[in-house]
Amino acid sequence: MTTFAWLKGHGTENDFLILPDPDGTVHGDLDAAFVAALCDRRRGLGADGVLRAVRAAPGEGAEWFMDYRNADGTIAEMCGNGVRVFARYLALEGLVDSSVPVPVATRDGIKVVTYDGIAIAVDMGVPRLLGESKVVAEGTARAARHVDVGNPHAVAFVDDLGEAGTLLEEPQYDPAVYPDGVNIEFVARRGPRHVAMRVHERGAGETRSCGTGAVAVALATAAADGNDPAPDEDVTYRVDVPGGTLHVTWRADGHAVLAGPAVIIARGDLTWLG
Ligand SMILES: N[C@@H](CCC[C@H](N)C(=O)O)C(=O)O
Repeated sequence: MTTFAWLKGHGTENDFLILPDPDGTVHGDLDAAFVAALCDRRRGLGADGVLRAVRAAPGEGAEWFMDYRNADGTIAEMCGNGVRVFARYLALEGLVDSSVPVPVATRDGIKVVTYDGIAIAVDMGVPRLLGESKVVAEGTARAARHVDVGNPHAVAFVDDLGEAGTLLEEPQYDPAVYPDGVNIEFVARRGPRHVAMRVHERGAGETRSCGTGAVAVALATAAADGNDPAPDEDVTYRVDVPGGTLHVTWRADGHAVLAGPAVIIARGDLTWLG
């Protein structure tokens, strides 16, 4: 039986359990089965993923490392909402000076977050627009744009988000294009530089929001709007997700900045009996 500190937070209802582990002595190498049990919404606490907060190694360029795990226990390179919730945790605990931009180490390198009231923006670096492949949902195959946001995405345009179906099953994709699996977004246009999306996340199923997914969707839409490979000036897309609204700015220097609310809703000590 072990007792450890935990917090729960979300960014547009993409929800995470935060496990403080500054020196790596509390959780060490997180066991995938333990993460999956914690994240399970019936036999555990429930979350789309876990953010283990551990001090970064010297010379990494940041004081804190976000050790991100999907709900099924798998490791992913990056999580856009996760890093924003992680940043909220760091500020809440007084572990960083939130009046200035803060670098956070991730498996996809350093991401710099900026605080603005309830919103937190993160410079996601330079995502890559790649080729076209196909995804199949509800028996219908659709063209999907391959976007690399540090993690893999396939973005399919639909007229109506209902066309994605229940998303209880993972849509089919080409494993030759995505040998490590893929996050799949369905996107519908809502107006100029305004879209809505649903996502089936690798390792988590359908979630209420996905930050890297919003970036992928904004870039695929911008490309479809003729702003490929990079806009002449900054362009901002509003991306509605089931859990709220995110904004993605594709800067003229190729960087994508993801912004939206990020909150911590609970904290405590947990005695895990499972
Ligand atoms: N919800 C995240 C993405 C989490 C990782 C993803 N499921 C993967 O396996 O790549 C986000 O906000 O970006």
